[in-house]
Parts: sequence; structure tokens; C-alpha cells
Amino acid sequence: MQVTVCRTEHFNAAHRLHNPAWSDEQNQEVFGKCNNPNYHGHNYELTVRLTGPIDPDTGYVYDMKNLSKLVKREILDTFDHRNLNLDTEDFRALNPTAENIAIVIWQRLRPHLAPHLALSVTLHETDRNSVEYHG
Ligand SMILES: Nc1nc2c(c(=O)[nH]1)N=C([C@H](O)[C@H](O)COP(=O)(O)OP(=O)(O)OP(=O)(O)O)CN2
Ligand SMILES: [Zn+2]
Repeated sequence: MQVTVCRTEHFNAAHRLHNPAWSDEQNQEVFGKCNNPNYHGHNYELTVRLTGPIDPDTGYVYDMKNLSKLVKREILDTFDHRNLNLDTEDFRALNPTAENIAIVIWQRLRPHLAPHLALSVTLHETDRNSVEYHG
């Protein structure tokens, strides 16, 4: 029997959507206000889901306290209250769209989880915009 456990966390970060291979005009046309040279911020809401069998000894798929600690260590400590473009190595050469942020989060978490657990992440960038990545 497979069960999914979920943990939701929040982080605040600034970013700028920009393609350095394009002209300023093209960047403005495609990314609009998200291309603001002085950056802008979002209150990101992140949900991490782990799917797997229930351990008969604990009754847990995965201890959510430990999941919280993992997300804090691997994601929040790096991204919270940072400028994603300037302060993080992850987005030095990668446009910090919601899609790319979700993939980076998944890649940061995956090595720390047992292979039998399926991992997916949902990232809300605004109340109305969200992306999902399942690996
Ligand atoms: N596929 C993607 N499209 C867009 C992304 C993205 O990461 N992936 N990002 C943006 C902007 O950065 C931002 O998320 C959009 O902000 P905004 O237009 O203010 O969105 P809201 O939901 O708050 O406002 P609405 O007016 O309801 O759209 C754009 N696109
Ligand atoms: Zn944005």
C-alpha cells in the first residue's frame, strides 16, 4: 500500500527573469514586469510530497519532522530572503522561473531520500500561479 505524506513550507525570495542572449527589448517583450532590472519578490509556497509504503514499526512513510528539517537545511537556508539570481549558485546561469526553481528544489532533495520514496514538489509563486515537478 502506497501513501503520500506532504509538507508545506514558505520562503521569500527576489528574482529577475532574463535571457542574456536576448536584447533588452526582447526580454521586456517576453518577461514583461518580471524582467525588471532591479528585481522583484515573491512569497513562495513549497509543498514536498513523498510516496511510499508505511513502515510497520513506526506507522510512518517518512517522519514529517525529519522532512521539515531536510527542507529547511537544503532549501530554506539557501533560498529564503535571498536574491535567487545574485545570491545562489543554482541560478547564476539558469533563469529562475517557477519551473526551474521547482526542478532545482527536487534535485537538491532527491539525494537525501531513500530510492523507494517517490518525490514530487509543488511550488506556488503567486496565489494563482503554481508548477509541479515529479522528476
Ligand atoms: N511559465 C511561467 N510563466 C510565468 C512565470 C514562470 O515562472 N513560469 N513567472 C511569471 C512572473 O515571475 C510572476 O510569477 C507573475 O507574476 P504576476 O503576473 O504578478 O502573477 P499573479 O498571479 O500575481 O497576477 P495575475 O494578474 O493574476 O496574473 C510570469 N509568467
Ligand atoms: Zn517573479
